[in-house]
Amino acid sequence: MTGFSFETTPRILCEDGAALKLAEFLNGMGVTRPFIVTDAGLVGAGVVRPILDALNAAGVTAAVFSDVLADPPEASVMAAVAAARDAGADGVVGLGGGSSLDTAKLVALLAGTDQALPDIYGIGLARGPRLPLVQVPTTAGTGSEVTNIAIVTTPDDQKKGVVSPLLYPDAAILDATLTTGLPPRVTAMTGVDAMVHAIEAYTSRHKKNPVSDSLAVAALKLLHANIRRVIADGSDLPARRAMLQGSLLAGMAFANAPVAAVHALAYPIGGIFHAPHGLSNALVLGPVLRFNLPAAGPLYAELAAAIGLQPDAAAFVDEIAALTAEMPMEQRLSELGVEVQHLDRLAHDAMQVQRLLINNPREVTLADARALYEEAL
Ligand SMILES: NC(=O)c1ccc[n+]([C@@H]2O[C@H](COP(=O)([O-])OP(=O)(O)OC[C@H]3O[C@@H](n4cnc5c(N)ncnc54)[C@H](O)[C@@H]3O)[C@@H](O)[C@H]2O)c1
Ligand SMILES: [Fe+2]
Repeated sequence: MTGFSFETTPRILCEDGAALKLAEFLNGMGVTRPFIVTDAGLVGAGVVRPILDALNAAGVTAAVFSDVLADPPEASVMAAVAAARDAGADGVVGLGGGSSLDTAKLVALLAGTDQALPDIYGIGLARGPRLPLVQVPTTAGTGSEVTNIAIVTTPDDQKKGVVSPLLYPDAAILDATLTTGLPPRVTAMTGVDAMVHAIEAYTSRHKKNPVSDSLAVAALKLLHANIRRVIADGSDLPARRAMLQGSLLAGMAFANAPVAAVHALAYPIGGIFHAPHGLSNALVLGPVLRFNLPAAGPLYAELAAAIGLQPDAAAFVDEIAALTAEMPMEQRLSELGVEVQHLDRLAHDAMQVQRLLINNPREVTLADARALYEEAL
């Protein structure tokens, strides 16, 4: 690396109760007809109502789209875009996990243009303009509030990414009080996803840089020190705060130093077997870390030291595998219905995700990918 660039969301407010200040943000951005993108789970959990009440009290009337689907399918994203157009939205708020935030990004991008979603998969193809966009994450998490990516499930069960600088939101509001009701299973899956963002950013082959490295290390420290605490007691607000900040820092890191083989192998599991994103990552994490050891040893040793272990690569891999094994979620691909006969398709689909595989510290061949899935079976 001889030089680097770094981009992130320009404005971040991290404070308990901050979501109730949404109206101030929207007013400051000149948004008068906000369109809130969320899902039914968030409405049911009572996360949305207080925010709408605070907006109403401030004289802001928002349209709400609460039909976001997990790992958003194209049709669900386009339904949200149509609803935003119908509502005459002049700004978009994503409120929820990565599925809601990613849908909100694409609504803000597509509501005002005639570009079709399938035409903008890949890097740098979106034209814009996009509507003003504020993101309020409720999982910790994808870090989508500070990334330039939105992930969609295509009709043929692939997970494809829209990558564009236009997708960096204008502002992110982090309010840990929104996350205390997140169930243990979702807490575990999303927390492991955030840890993977930090690890893969730190070992990213081409674009890792001093800023992304600092963020990845700080993220991993926070996430590793607090993930067991939030599983043990979801109402532990300091630990929830630390997880949300860890997820933010990991997102900032991997937006600039992209993720690699764990994510490339996870996407087909999510696409074909509809496993949640964090779980898909967790199931292949141990095998991929062990596979990467010969190439990433010194970096894993640095990460071991960062989380308080001896600076030893194998110790790092063992600790991450042990931590994942403690999480309240499935531990083997076979528990999702994956069988030996599916491994060729999974490996084939993973090889399509070259956008990410090129960042892996060790080259992954088709045979390697199949062997990694087999190890995770
Ligand atoms: N854009 C990016 O940078 C990026 C990065 C990683 C993953 N992703 C994508 O993000 C999506 C996954 O997002 P996710 O893992 O955050 O899950 P999610 O958004 O799919 O949410 C999972 C479930 O948790 C519930 N939930 C969320 N917050 C809650 C809360 N505070 N209280 C109670 N329930 C709550 C939701 O209702 C939902 O049922 C995938 O599509 C993945 O590909 C995007
Ligand atoms: Fe991820």
